[in-house]
Amino acid sequence: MSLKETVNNPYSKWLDASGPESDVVISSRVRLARNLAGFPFPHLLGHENADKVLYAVQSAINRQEVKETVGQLELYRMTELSPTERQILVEKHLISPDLLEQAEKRGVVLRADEVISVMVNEEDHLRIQCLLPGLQLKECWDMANTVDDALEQTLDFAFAEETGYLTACPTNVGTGLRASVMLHLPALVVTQQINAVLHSLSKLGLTVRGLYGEGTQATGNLFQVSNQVTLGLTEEEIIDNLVMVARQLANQERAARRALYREQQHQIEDRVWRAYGLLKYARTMTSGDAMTLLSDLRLGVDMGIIPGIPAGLIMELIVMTRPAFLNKLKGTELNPYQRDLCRATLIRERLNTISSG
Ligand SMILES: Nc1ncnc2c1ncn2[C@@H]1O[C@H](COP(=O)(O)OP(=O)(O)OP(=O)(O)O)[C@@H](O)[C@H]1O
Repeated sequence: MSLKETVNNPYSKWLDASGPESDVVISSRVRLARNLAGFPFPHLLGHENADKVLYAVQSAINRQEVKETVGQLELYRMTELSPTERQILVEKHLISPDLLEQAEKRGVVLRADEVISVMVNEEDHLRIQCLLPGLQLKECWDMANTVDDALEQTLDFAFAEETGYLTACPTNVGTGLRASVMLHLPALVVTQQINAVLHSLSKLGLTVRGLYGEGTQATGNLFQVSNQVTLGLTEEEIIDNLVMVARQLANQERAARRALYREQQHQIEDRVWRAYGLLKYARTMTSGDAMTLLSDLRLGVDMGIIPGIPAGLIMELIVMTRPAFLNKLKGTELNPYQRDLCRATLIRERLNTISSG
């Protein structure tokens, strides 16, 4: 997939609703923060040095050895992309919203399947990211580690014997690793257990964020859980801890779904079928309503209440109904009302191509 395909296609490997525990665990991500020795951290980096970092990354990914171990990687400077294309990369979770600022100093490396991406000159010089569907943190770690090793053959990463990898923010020092899982927890929300569950995670050194990471709210009952501590634990320990917690959260969510079905079968059936009806027939739809209804529909599909709808399609609809995707689809900057019309039409058309119920 070229960049053109990436920004035109709402499909991303991590959204295909496959992988272990995918009825609750939407996706797994591992990112490694790395910096080049001899350069100031990005927030102190002038234009000339920012360019040097981009060139260094470009020549590292051009090496034959990197192509052989990691695959073909392409570097795009943010200035090569239109504002809509940049926003689409955020909507596909390939870059963070922060990378949109100071575009002239920044870039992104992508592998065609979108499983691997590297943000250049965001908070750190490199943020190597691997994103897979379902609970596949170990696989993400292995892949991110391979990319890290391949790049380290030519890039001199800042490293201190006592602390480990040096990072712009002290909270990332050591391994520079953040592992995260995106969880769909509608039954824990409906049964009002969610606050207690999330509160207990902070005691385990984990942090909970919204759909687009740091500083964003949870919508559509999607919660991103990641490690807070990067120092004093090995990478494997961080991954193992989070895998264990993710499995436990998935079991709690499933228990809440079973209890809901046992105790409020008609209410829950009514809720998910109503969501399906609105998604299939409504003429306008805000993004907030779309997230809520698509979350309910996904719950109905995962609980086996609504047959015949691929879970991957629901995830694709979540991405393709975001503002930048709609603008891209229509080839113009839509106002909020036009977007609501366009969103409803798109969802209706996609759901009416499949039959259910
Ligand atoms: N498990 C996941 N599945 C899909 N997308 C994810 C997942 N975890 C993180 N992301 C996405 O990655 C981007 C960055 O997230 P976040 O800000 O939490 O991480 P970070 O940049 O590594 O953290 P920090 O800057 O605090 O060290 C966001 O767009 C977020 O939605």
